[in-house]
Amino acid sequence: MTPNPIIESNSPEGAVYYLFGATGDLARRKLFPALFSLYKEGKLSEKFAVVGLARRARSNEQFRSDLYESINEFCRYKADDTELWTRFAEHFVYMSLDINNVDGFRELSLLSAELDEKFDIPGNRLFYLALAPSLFGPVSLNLRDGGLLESKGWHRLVIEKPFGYDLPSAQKLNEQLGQVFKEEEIFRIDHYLGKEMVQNIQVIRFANAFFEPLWNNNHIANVQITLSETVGVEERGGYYDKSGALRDMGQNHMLQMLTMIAMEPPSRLHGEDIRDEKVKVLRSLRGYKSNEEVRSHVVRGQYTAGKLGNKELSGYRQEDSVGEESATETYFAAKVFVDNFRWAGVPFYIRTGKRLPVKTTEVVVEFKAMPQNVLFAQKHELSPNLLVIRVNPMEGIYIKINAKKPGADNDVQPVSMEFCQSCMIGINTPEAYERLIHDAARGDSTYFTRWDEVSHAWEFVDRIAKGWREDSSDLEPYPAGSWGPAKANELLAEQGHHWWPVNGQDEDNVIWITNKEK
Ligand SMILES: NC(=O)C1=CN([C@@H]2O[C@H](COP(=O)(O)OP(=O)(O)OC[C@H]3O[C@@H](n4cnc5c(N)ncnc54)[C@H](OP(=O)(O)O)[C@@H]3O)[C@@H](O)[C@H]2O)C=CC1
Ligand SMILES: O=C1O[C@H](COP(=O)(O)O)[C@@H](O)[C@H](O)[C@H]1O
Repeated sequence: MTPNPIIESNSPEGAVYYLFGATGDLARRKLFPALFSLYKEGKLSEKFAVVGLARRARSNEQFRSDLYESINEFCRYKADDTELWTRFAEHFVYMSLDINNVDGFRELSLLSAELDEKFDIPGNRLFYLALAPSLFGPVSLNLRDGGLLESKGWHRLVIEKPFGYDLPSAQKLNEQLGQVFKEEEIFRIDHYLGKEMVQNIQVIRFANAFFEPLWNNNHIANVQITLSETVGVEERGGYYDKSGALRDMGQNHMLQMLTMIAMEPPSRLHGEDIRDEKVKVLRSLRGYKSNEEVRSHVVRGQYTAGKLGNKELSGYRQEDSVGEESATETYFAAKVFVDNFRWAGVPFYIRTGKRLPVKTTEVVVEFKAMPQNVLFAQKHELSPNLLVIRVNPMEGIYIKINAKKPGADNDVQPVSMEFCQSCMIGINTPEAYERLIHDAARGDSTYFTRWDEVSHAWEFVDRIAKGWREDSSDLEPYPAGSWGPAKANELLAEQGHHWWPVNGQDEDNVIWITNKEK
């Protein structure tokens, strides 16, 4: 084996990576490319092997050819260096395995011993479950019964979302996993936590003297978190129709982002301390007490036929594997309160949806107005200061401030000061999955969700789901390509707020109710 010349000193210890679901969509679009980027950047030692696992038959050569195609289609690096590619591909093998068949796991155990020997791996095992959630429990039991946990190194389980469907099912799953793995061995993926700009929230907050002193209800009027997507449900209608936007994006990515914005500074930047602080935020979320409260704080919608650019789009109920009468929400917006000293009275507005006009993830922090508009009171209403954190697809931050309009007589105009990370030449931001796989392999669980975070998030979401289950008459249709139900604007208008435009969009393209209109 030729060594990789640029192995980093913080590369993880050697391990066998077991990729369950190796013929699936996630492996192809995200996991193979992430492994290649890590290898190319010297973040994997040569002491590793990847076993691709799924039911269908594949030779090692076919598997490596799938790998090659996936990298060239989805990776931020291409496999154009033949020597590097050959070296990388040597580490990959495929085994056909039905996860319900424990004998297959025994065979896998024997294969693992051979791989340990071949790649000088000290018995470390990382099991990545890119599988349907119903298979998470059975896999972990068979890993134990098939002898996979008997090797002398560490054993870690990386588990994809969704972690349960509600709190009781998540508890059950957690108990199943707990029969085999300790909490510190379980790495629950929330890929938003692997995004560069989500991680940057902590740096922006805790490394800048001019944000943290203002980061509270004395100075912040509201916070808006938008995760908008242009895609519909694509081929995932079967899964999505049972899940909906609240469970698919709300319970995990949105609440996780909210915790990053709202958490107290941890005493040390240590994984457990950060997660402790995030849990405190989740515990402080004000639960909706009645169906009426759900209704007045949460808006849900479902896309109908519409147009995005020049493209005619069908409605959600016409998508593959979606019921004609489906009442599943493809959009939701909510007004959320964090009942603690720092955030008392500050609304966090969160929204997500499919078939919206742009793909973007953004956080807008709107600051309160000046106590008095001394200079310009007669002529202008001052625009509030904003801090905008752009997570995706543009990455960066900008601050909106008021400044004098050049040449004009005491005229004020809002201007922005911008740091655009994704515009900088030479920055090739790592994909979320690269960071997360690397962290799991190093045993760093900071950006994975701990059980108590997951369970508190379900508690909050289950209350909304209950309200919806008991009365579905508030499901609002919205045309594909629009910003969702107009009712979502009312959530903010009640307090004199409005959604700020995202992704640098023209204000004209955005449906909102401004203070003046109100
Ligand atoms: N795709 C995505 O963008 C995202 C996916 N996820 C999550 O990742 C997980 C995987 O999703 P995705 O890749 O899209 O799913 P796919 O349906 O594309 O892939 C499922 C994989 O599981 C394998 N599989 C199914 N049944 C068995 C079985 N009995 N034994 C062994 N292997 C089996 C399939 O292979 P075979 O048929 O050959 O057995 C296939 O490789 C899910 O939990 C999903 O929620 C999370 C975020 C995003
Ligand atoms: O987890 C999920 O996330 C994607 C959106 O992820 P992004 O990184 O592209 O913003 C979403 O499309 C999918 O429905 C959901 O399961």
